Amino acid sequence: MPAPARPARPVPTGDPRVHIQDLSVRYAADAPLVLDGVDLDLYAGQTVALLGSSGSGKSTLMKSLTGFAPITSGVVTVDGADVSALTGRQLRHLRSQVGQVFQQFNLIGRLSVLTNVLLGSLHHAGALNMLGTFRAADRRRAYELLERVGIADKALDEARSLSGGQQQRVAIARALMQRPRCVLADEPVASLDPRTSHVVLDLLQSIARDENIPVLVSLHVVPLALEHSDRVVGLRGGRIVVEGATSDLDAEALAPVYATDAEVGDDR
Ligand SMILES: Nc1ncnc2c1ncn2[C@@H]1O[C@H](COP(=O)(O)OP(=O)(O)OP(=O)(O)O)[C@@H](O)[C@H]1O
Repeated sequence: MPAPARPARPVPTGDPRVHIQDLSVRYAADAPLVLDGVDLDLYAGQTVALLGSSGSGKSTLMKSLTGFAPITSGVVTVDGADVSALTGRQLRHLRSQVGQVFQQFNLIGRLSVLTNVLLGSLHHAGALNMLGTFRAADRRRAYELLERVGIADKALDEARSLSGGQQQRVAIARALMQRPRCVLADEPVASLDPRTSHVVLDLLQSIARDENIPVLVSLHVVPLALEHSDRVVGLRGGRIVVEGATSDLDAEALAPVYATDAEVGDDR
């Protein structure tokens, strides 16, 4: 039976939260371009799935939003701030505004789930009170976020005692603790089983809507991208080769993302 048609989400209007224009990145002067003329806008409330073979530049694109990739040319702005112009405190401020979720969750296993979430508040000045403990308001918010991601009952458990899917939900709560202006999720379900992958991606998409922030999520599984995003961007060899509303795309339309050089006649 065919999957029920998804209702088309309205095309966002207004300024994008993240604006990428003609972005090129190379890691060394004599190295090839890893990103080559990438244009991409991310809008509040939207989940954008980033697809591409290994080495196509997905992580580099995400790193360029937080100043961790060497921008060779082009413009990247996050919330109006020009990333390549930022240094020191301004760059740390930008990083505090971008929530990040990783494949390996990056929790501190021996600390409680609640403390791991509270660590997200350390991105902001004044997170600790004079006794060096977290402020009561932040503790309340951390509990609320654990409720939001469905694991408040695990708040006092050691993070390492949780399953992979539960740990990823803690990582998402930790990212939200930053009150981020956008969320980057770099292969967040690569270590999870298929059912848990759906749960985590559903959560990310609902967070984009409810918190009204853009979520950029890189994935290796096309059906997951088609089911859990509003837009899909396909990178191949550092260039965007497919882009569109998810409701307009299918696996066939995304085939160029995974074509070999010989198939597309690319002799770079
Ligand atoms: N710090 C770095 N220094 C030099 N080259 C790098 C660095 N980071 C990435 N690269 C190179 O840039 C290219 C793109 O890597 P990137 O990690 O962005 O790809 P990806 O699409 O995220 O891959 P994967 O799906 O395997 O994670 C690769 O050729 C990689 O070797």
